[in-house]
Amino acid sequence: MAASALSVRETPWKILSAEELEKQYSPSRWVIRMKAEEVVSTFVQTGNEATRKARATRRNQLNVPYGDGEGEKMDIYFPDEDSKAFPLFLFIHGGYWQNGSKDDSAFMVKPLTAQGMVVAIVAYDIAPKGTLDQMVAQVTRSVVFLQRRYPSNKGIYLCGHSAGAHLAAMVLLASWTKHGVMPNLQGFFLVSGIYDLEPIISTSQNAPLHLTLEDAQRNSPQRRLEMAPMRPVAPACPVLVVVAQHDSPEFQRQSREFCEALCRVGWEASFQQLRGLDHFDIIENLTQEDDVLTQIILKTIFPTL
Ligand SMILES: N[C@@H](CC(=O)c1ccccc1NC=O)C(=O)O
Repeated sequence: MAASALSVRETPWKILSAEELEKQYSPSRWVIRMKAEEVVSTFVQTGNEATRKARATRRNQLNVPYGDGEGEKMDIYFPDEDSKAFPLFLFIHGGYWQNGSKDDSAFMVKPLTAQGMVVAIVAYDIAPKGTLDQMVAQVTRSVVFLQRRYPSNKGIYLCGHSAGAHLAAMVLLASWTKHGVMPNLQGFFLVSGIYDLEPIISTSQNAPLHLTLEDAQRNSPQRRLEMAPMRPVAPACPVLVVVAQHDSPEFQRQSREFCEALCRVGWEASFQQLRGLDHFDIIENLTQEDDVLTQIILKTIFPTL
């Protein structure tokens, strides 16, 4: 096969016009239930309201430092029962590494704490304050922190949305020996994520990020898996790679290909496209116990439910 044909097959985004690439990497432009301009503000409002309710109704510890940096804080929400052996759910918010906050991201606290889970929502230094390398290091340290703080946990489940799914995928590939602790990671929920950062270098999303080709490649879990296939430490925990029907074709491709790459190196990964949902309500609906993704999460963590 000619080299050019091969590279197009492996990097189909390279044949897109600048305008089309920009659209493919603008999630709000693929939403059909409301105007693109309203989508993000509705999303933030829903998250803000869920967070306000969670703080008012669940026992919690807010702004718990997991590192020395000003931005290295997490909120922890507890179930009613007093126990030391609970499953932990850590959520990493999205916002293209430049927007979003833990204070608008406690969507899933109510339905998950109702089943006895402890839910932590982590903050990290978004751009322009933080670089991508720093964000990866921060969320990785937040997992180490949780393991040390709750050594008898019944599993740490990591969930990330969009840019947060990218950060969760980087945690999945982390090498733990230098951290001196092996976190009890039992599952990953990667929701509408980006795993190859190269296509966004030339989009407007890169303005505050200043990603060079090297930065993008070093921080691309897809590329890392292809270049240096990293086998999971046995036994491998499940990885759910989930995308919304109304995510863009490029987002769908990225999820599918990341899931395939994970499977190739031995992870227990599965791909699901959730019908009728978009990049935003796939997370907004986690406030509801009967939501399809809430149920997928609960049945993964509590198989007997
Ligand atoms: N300006 C972006 C916003 C966006 O992508 C976004 C917003 C909130 C939470 C996650 C997002 N996407 C990836 O992190 C858009 O076009 O939708």
